[in-house]
Amino acid sequence: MSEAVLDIQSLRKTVHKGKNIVEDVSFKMHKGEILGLLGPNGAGKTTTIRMIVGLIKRSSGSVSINGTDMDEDSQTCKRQIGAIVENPAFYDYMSGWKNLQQHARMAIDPVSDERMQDIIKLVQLEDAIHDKVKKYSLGMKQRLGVAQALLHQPSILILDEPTNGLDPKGIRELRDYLRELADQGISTLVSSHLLSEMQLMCDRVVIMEKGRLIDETVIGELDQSDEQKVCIVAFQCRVDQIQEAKALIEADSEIELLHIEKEQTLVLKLHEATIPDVNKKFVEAGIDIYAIERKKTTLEEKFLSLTNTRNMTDIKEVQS
Ligand SMILES: Nc1ncnc2c1ncn2[C@@H]1O[C@H](COP(=O)(O)OP(=O)(O)OP(=O)(O)O)[C@@H](O)[C@H]1O
Repeated sequence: MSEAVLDIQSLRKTVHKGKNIVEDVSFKMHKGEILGLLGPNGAGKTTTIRMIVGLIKRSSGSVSINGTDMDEDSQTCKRQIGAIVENPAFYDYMSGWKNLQQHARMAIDPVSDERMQDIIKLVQLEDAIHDKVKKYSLGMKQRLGVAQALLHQPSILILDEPTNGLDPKGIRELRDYLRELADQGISTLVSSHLLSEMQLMCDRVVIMEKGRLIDETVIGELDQSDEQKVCIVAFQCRVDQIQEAKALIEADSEIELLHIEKEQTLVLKLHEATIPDVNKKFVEAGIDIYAIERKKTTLEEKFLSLTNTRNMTDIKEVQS
């Protein structure tokens, strides 16, 4: 694995009365990687990002960018970051091009027109770049914001909840240009509470809950099976037998009932090797099993299995 472009160690934010809203958060991001920071509302994603970009002070912990510690040389570090944390501000009465020019004038290093054209092309704003920003859709404004964040050629892009308010087309376009940036070696840290989006957009996801990191998942490895690995399996039985089936599973400490789907399917977390035994158990108890399906391990299921059923409400809330 290449050297980390972003290295976060033991980040903590303490607010009034000593409450930690972010605690012991450590993770790394590598060159050309799209890293997702995933968690339900209030998990501490924005606070973490605000500390990384220096919008708020860290209570403790360190942030290094390309091997440089933020506390030792914050100027150098910040020049390598392009970020959209709050909604970017634009002059609505000016064109996208003029807004970018205005922003470029404030950059430490000069930004050539050629560089601006390249970025505009990348975020697919060529056709509208000379229109007034007040005519832009939310997705177009967001793309202009990303273009603005990329003007000074950062190696890291940080986007807080970039899919908020975007329609499916906008989300797909965002995915496309983040991938193109990744191909050019730019790493992106993107936060979201949308599990399915993170699965499609990111190479790896770190999951936060209640201010802490609870897991790290490489997306490409989600579907890999492993005898020793816990997996999620759906057992479909008759609707009138679901309560008996549920009681049987609840009496077994080795199996965890995650939830019941469509009133007749038990979604269970168990070791793959025990699937035949569980099936036998049902048969011996006179419960007819109509289908057994090894479920694709989606990020949502992984999240569920990590945080147990107490998070069901959170997940339903964040998905609605
Ligand atoms: N200055 C503050 N003082 C006290 N509590 C705070 C402060 N800032 C944030 N919080 C609380 O810390 C928790 C984490 O907030 P944060 O905005 O970082 O979460 P988040 O994961 O980004 O959630 P969301 O998706 O809702 O923005 C929340 O419960 C929030 O209310």
